[in-house]
Amino acid sequence: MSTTFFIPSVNVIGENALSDAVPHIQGYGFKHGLIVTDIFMNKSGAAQQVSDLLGKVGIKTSIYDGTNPNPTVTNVNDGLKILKANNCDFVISLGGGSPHDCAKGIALLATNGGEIKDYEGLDVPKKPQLPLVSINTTAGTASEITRFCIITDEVRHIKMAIVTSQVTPILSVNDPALMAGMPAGLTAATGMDALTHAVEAYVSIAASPITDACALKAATLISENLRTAVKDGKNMVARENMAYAQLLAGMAFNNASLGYVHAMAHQLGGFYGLPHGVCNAVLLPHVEEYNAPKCAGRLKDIAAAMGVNVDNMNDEEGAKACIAAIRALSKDVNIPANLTELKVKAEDIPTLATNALKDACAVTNPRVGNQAEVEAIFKSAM
Ligand SMILES: NC(=O)c1ccc[n+]([C@@H]2O[C@H](COP(=O)([O-])OP(=O)(O)OC[C@H]3O[C@@H](n4cnc5c(N)ncnc54)[C@H](O)[C@@H]3O)[C@@H](O)[C@H]2O)c1
Ligand SMILES: CCCCCCO
Ligand SMILES: [Fe+2]
Ligand SMILES: [Zn+2]
Repeated sequence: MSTTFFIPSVNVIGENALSDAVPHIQGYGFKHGLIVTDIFMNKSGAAQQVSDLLGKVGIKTSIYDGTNPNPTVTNVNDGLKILKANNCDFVISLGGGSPHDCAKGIALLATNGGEIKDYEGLDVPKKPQLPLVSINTTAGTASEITRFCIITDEVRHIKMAIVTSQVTPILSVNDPALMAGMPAGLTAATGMDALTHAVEAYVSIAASPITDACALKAATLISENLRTAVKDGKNMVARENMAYAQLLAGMAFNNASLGYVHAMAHQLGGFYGLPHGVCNAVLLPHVEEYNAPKCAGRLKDIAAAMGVNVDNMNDEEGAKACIAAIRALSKDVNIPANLTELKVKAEDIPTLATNALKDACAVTNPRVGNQAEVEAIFKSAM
């Protein structure tokens, strides 16, 4: 059976990436872009910086800065109104995963019409979205390169996964200068999200030699650079390596998908509005302990990529060493220790587990669980 490898055709990464991306954007010939961002990125002046750079090459811009963390159906509808009122011919997302996903929803409705919930699931939209340029500022969800769009239905309190190559941006920008201002907690949470992407993609039943290469390199770069990026946000070598790491992890999961960590984390995000990366980080060791009987050798490879000497270990020992390395990194970057600290309520676990088993990410988990087993994993993380 063949595999397909999805990524944007142009991806500008590293020092000066933002200014180096402008000629690419100019080359598309767009006239008026909608910048989709959030209030912090607008108030920090980043949105104006992008607007000025594009203005200098004759591209007009309008701004929608109402994106919530865990973007909602309302965010998408509000942004679409501004896009239509200004007759925009392309979209620019500026921020972390939330503005990227909100922008994908807006760009998708601009060409396909209807409501965003019409597109929940796999490969539903018939037409490509309005062209999207994604400028990334966290490291990271890698939403700036993926074919996934996660929108919270604030009425049903669930996160909808819209999975289609029609939402893949045409160009992604990862400039570490835009990430240097991330506070330590955000650096840690987004960095652990990226590690989760690498681990889940590597143990996924849909892994390929291409996604494996991306996942292992991502795990190495994260274990070598995340502690430094958290401790010293102005260390631009660490910031640049984390930008590459999260992108590599994104390339891996964009094509091998994910597993129970994300399926379960999405429920915590939809139910409690908890930050995505923190939910993943707390759940990751518990899910991999559950998965280990099915993928011990794969977890041993991750341990080696994270710098553990596994030469004299068998697969089970290697898997244990991998989980220990993940726990140590999580602790070193001050991720909360458990779900109780995140105020998750034990009485909600049955509903969370039922919905997690329905999440698109659950399909590629290496071990197939049932309601009781997923409830037990949630309980072990409390
Ligand atoms: N589509 C995908 O492939 C995909 C993958 C993983 C996660 N996600 C989604 O991404 C969202 C989480 O995104 P995120 O973790 O990047 O955070 P985010 O986009 O929700 O941002 C969190 C906070 O950090 C701030 N921020 C962003 N960049 C900053 C910077 N450089 N300096 C200072 N503050 C900054 C934002 O303003 C916001 O207040 C979730 O909704 C999750 O579901 C999507
Ligand atoms: C089905 C894959 C969804 C990926 C979103 C990661 O938060
Ligand atoms: Fe996710
Ligand atoms: Zn994620």
